[in-house]
Amino acid sequence: MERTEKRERDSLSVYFTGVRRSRLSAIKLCSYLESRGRMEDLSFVPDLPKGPLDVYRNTASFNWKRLKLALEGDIDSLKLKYKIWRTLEKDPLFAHSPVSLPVEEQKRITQLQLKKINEYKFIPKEMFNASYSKRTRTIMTINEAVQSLNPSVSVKMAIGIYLFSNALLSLGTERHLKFYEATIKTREILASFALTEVAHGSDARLMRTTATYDPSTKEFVIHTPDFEAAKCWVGNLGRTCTHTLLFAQLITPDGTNHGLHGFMVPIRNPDTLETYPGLIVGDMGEKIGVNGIDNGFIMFNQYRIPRENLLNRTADVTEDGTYESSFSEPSRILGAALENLSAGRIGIMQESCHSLSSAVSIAVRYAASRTQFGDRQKETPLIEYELHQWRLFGHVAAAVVFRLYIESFTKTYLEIAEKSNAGHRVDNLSETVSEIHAMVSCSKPLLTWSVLRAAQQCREACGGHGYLKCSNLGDIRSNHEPTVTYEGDNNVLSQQAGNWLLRQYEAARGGGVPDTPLGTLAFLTDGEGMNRTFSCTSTDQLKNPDFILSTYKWLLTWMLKYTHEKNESELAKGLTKVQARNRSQVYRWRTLTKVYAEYLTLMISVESIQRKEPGLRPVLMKLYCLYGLSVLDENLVELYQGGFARGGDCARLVRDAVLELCAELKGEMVSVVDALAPTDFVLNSVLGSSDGKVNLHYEVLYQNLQKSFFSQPGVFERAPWWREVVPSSKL
Ligand SMILES: Cc1cc2nc3c(=O)[nH]c(=O)nc-3n(C[C@H](O)[C@H](O)[C@H](O)COP(=O)(O)OP(=O)(O)OC[C@H]3O[C@@H](n4cnc5c(N)ncnc54)[C@H](O)[C@@H]3O)c2cc1C
Repeated sequence: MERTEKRERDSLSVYFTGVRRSRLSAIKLCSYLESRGRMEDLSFVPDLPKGPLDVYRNTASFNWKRLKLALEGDIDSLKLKYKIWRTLEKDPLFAHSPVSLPVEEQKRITQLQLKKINEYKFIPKEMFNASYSKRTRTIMTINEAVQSLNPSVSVKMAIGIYLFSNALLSLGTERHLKFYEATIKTREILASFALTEVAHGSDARLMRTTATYDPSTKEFVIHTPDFEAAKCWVGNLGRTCTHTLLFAQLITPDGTNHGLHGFMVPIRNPDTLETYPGLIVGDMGEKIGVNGIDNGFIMFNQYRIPRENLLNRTADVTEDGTYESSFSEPSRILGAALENLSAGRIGIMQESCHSLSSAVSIAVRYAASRTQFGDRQKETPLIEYELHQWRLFGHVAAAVVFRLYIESFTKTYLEIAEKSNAGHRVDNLSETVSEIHAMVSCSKPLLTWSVLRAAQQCREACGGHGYLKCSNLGDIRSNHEPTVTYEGDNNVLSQQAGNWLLRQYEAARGGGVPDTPLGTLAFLTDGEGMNRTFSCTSTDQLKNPDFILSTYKWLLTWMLKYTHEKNESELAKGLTKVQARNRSQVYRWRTLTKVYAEYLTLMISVESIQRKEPGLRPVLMKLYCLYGLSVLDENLVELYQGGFARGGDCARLVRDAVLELCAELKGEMVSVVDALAPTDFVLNSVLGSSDGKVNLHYEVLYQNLQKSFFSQPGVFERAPWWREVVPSSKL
């Protein structure tokens, strides 16, 4: 054994003889270690084609495949994604259409694609018996892989299969297990999730669909009093779902309303897709994006379902109509709540990271191959312009930092959910649930809004060609857009996170200890917060995680104080809690929750970077600092307003550091996006393919773009309606 290791060391030193300890040696070292079985074999990730992007690929200091693995966090997930992408690329059903298909056709194809994905059985059989966290992680990986290709299919799958089956496990009991099997294993059930009503979305308490228990038939009678109470926006309901998870006010025979409860409600005959009598179901029509999803509305007319269809883990109604609440097992109940509230939103954040990765990959590859201005013989690539770097690189840095954050956070979340679902003791479970809820409620807004802004910037950075459908930037942006609204409108969710933050601030301010088992606000009691002012004199002092994190602790503490003071002053005027909160939103509460989300992202991603292999840490740290300083730049007003900074130094040094980092990262960026990007088939962009042939300077100038122009249906034809528009006298 010792001898083998010595041989390895010797061969390594031979390897290094005569080779400069340079960028290239680091990259070759990775290939060498891979070939000796010392590192994971990444040959399943195809090499990139040679082309114009090589100019910038050759300047990278790291191996892009290693970075790809580091961002994925685990080789099995990466392998699964490539398996899915390779399989679907070979299947003509998943071929991309060069033109937007009619809405109904998009729905048909999306449903057929889902059926085909079910048949491919990407979830290995043994996974059904694996631990909750392993199983859920696999499901999330499949969802991410499919989302990069067709977001409508992944939304359909996420709502129709995963959200529903998770809800059956966490809200239902043994009697619902057969439905769980039929959803996740045999895929006979395709579900939907019906909460939103025409007149009430964010405020779920006032929803008016009722489920009244009738002891004479042992059934619940579901009823929609009027159109305002029709359930709407329900994904999969318009055309396809067989069941819905309905939230309705549960009313017992004595007339008592026990509030919103979940019910499993059959909607269509699975063999004919005909809706059952007693239901008015319709499709909502064309939307701005995700048109493969059949969002629908529904009205119930005294529609009866068996008593057993109540998801009864937390509360039940006996056969004779007595309401019973089973709060004897609070840890299970809270665990269920944790999962239901958070898992879907974590899924949205994972999907958002993938949309961002695709958008920045297209824009950076384009920037590296598109030239404008300069000498006729040697025009300048866009990526060389400082303005272009500043517009794009912060978003690339965000894509990397978000991936690291969400990957780590998902792991923590799944571990806690697994323990609590299995009935194991979780210390401070209720406090942990509240902290996770606050983290998710402000992170989902930060990520989804950031990705929306980035997608727009990437589109603009590709100029006119970015506006072509075949750039894929328009579809990425439009399909991502509703994430800021669904599963909790971003502004409303942020308010919930703010409630928790202010409660912890009040505890710390009164000399107590905040409830922060995950440690996200631990600094409130260790005195790190407010006792600092800006004193740096060089950008090097800023390009450092310690500076960024400690500044964020200051900023967060000050935002808590600033928001709390405003809220208290409104209460002192005699306003109710709700009124005071509403008067403290703008510039305070909302900024506070954004700053908290940025802090979480930075705090958790830096820990993740420290665990990555040494060869990747320098570039990851630069990306981290670029993200951290870019978001600090957005908070300069508060840093000055609160007295952390005075004079011009802070603003000047933050911005100088951002620009320096952009310049330092220029040679790395193409390889960073190679690590972020899915395969060319999945990326589906004429501007962003890995061969860089949007702009080959010589014989194949704009080859991919030309192919796209020339292959549009009817591209060279006279308009079929030409007769209608030419002067009739000439005909
Ligand atoms: C593509 C898509 C898919 C969807 N899928 C589903 C689904 O499958 N199932 C389902 O049940 N629902 C679904 N929804 C509905 C979605 O969950 C709701 O749209 C969302 O919860 C917001 O509710 P709302 O539309 O009624 O907006 P409202 O609650 O009316 O909010 C409108 C605006 O007012 C603001 N606002 C509201 N209250 C406050 C306040 N107190 N203070 C300040 N501002 C406030 C909000 O921020 C928002 O900007 C979907 C929506 C979309 C767009």
